[in-house]
Amino acid sequence: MNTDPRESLMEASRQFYQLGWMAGTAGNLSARVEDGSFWITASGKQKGKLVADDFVRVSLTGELLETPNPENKPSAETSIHQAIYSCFADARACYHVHSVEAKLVTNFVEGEKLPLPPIEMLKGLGVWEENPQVFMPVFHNHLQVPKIAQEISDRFHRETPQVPALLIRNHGVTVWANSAAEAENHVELAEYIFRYIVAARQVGIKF
Ligand SMILES: CSC[C@@H](O)[C@@H](O)C(=O)COP(=O)(O)O
Ligand SMILES: [Zn+2]
Repeated sequence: MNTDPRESLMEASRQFYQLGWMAGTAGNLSARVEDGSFWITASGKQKGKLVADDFVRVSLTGELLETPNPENKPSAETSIHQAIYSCFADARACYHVHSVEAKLVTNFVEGEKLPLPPIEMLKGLGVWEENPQVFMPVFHNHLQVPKIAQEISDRFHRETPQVPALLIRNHGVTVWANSAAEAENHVELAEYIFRYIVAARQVGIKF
């Protein structure tokens, strides 16, 4: 495991910013280190130009352990990263981005899950079935972020999600993986699937 994952996080953030998925200060990225704590983007930093000082290291219980800049505050959505790492012991990185398509697709369903198209790209999210019936969990975008985190934790303890990704309504996607490289891959795959869903709806394809 990488001892200091900030270089990978900065690189991913630049890439996501360029793709329009982390416009302005939107989104947050984290990755764990050996002791179980994690580096996460500090709140309110411009995601197109992160530097190593724009992070903080927090414990799994949310305690601030290290900050290169005393003015840094942990991401406002740190509790969601804590929930993911607590639910999935193997998760080493957790990435959250705000694309237009991730917000749009949450308006296509009223319930707690979004049906995904049975496309080849699902294999990249760990689904190896023919004509799979797969759903991505959708959560309400409570103003109080810890409430979203609690609902994520409660639901995932009851039911393991089929894919390592979740949507927050009209907000964005959060993915997790056992490495920073794989988390980057998961974001790209999830976003591809959202673009497919929007395009399929435009041409009247149902799945
Ligand atoms: C553009 S504001 C978006 C924030 O409210 C939040 O959803 C977000 O993703 C970034 O918050 P941050 O505290 O910088 O990690
Ligand atoms: Zn967000």
